[in-house]
Amino acid sequence: MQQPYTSPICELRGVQMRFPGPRGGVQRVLEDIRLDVRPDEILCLIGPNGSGKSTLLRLLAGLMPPTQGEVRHHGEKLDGLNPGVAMVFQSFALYPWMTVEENVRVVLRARDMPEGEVRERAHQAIRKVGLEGFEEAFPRELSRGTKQRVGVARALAVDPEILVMDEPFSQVDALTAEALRAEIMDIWADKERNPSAIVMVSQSIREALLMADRVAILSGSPGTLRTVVEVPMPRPRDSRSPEFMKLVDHLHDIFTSAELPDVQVTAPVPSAAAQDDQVEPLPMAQSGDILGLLEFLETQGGTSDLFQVASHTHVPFEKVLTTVKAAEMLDLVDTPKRAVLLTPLGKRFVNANMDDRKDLWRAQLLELQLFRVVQEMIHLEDGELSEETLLQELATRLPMEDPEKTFETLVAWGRFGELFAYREERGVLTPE
Ligand SMILES: Nc1ncnc2c1ncn2[C@@H]1O[C@H](COP(=O)(O)OP(=O)(O)OP(=O)(O)O)[C@@H](O)[C@H]1O
Repeated sequence: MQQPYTSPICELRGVQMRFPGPRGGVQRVLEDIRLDVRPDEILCLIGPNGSGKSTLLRLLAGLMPPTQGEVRHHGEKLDGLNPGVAMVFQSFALYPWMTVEENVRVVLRARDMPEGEVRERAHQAIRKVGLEGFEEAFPRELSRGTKQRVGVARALAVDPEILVMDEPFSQVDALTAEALRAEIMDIWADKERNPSAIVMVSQSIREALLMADRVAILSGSPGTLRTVVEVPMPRPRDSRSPEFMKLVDHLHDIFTSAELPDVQVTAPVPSAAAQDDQVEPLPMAQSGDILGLLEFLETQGGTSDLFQVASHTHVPFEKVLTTVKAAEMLDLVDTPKRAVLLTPLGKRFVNANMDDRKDLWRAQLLELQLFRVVQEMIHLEDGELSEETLLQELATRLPMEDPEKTFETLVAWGRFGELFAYREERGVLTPE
């Protein structure tokens, strides 16, 4: 339920984050983020891979300062760790050589608490997350769900105003995730006690809508805050209710219109010479996943929508998005609104035998400037283009991308289309 607005616990103002990029460049990760964390709210961040969600959490926790802009805690600019925040990590981040209880106590001792208080608080936190009886166990003896309970207990033990969680349920099975989600919401719902707010990254729109009062949607790379959607439904929420489904649709529309804008697919290009030199980044999708997507669409009469693809194929939404982007780049699918449909070429492709598929694939690769550049480079290097030279070219032409990842995708797509071969033992690309 939306709360009457009071002054925020934390504010991010004009926050920008840049990291040293691969090969000497600069990687712009977050741009001009303005976001508040309000008392008594659950705020979920969603966005594509690499849009800077985890970075935003780390900035909020004060684990590093932003390159520009400010993070404020009760109006004061942060200088170092945020005293109001405790974090739960996706990978649990437990000390393997310590028992459950020691894992919780260690963070309290780091705050210079008297030993009696350390014991008391650790005990309370362990009880809160249902870990009584596990105090003496070591992380290796615990299931993933139980490990994450320790992660939560450790964060709660310091009595944070804001509990920050980075995809906390992504490593645990669905049923355990459901239970943990409910327990954390119960703990948060006790208005007499901290945490007052929860800020979490989620990969799932459903999860965000089950939990959040507000969902902040980040887009692209560098990550910018696309919009913040209020979720006015009372709790507990029923994910099958029409109201819930409508909001799921709404969020998907926002998310996909940012990631898959409805732009006209460019017409085939007459010749390489007539093109400008711009190369497009490659979505990091495997050719096998693209084939899988096309085959799935064919079974659905040539059309489906993004969530159906994700839920029928049990592939995470973000991965589906990347695969669809790649297939769209190759003109094999089109994405009007949230739908994904096979183009006439996509239909021909999926119904062709393997040799014809490879021919069509190769022809589509050659519509992309990046592959024409690589082919030209192989030619200029007398049929042997070294990996090193190509990586340098990729770093120059695509300074925002990881050249090694682009190289891997490029080689995999090129191999599948038999456009060129990669001789791993010598680290060179040669004509097929
Ligand atoms: N300490 C760092 N040094 C250099 N680059 C970094 C650092 N931390 C993050 N990055 C880069 O910043 C970009 C955004 O990373 P981040 O983990 O914040 O994104 P994300 O949206 O959480 O992604 P995912 O959903 O894949 O976890 C990535 O390209 C990552 O490689």
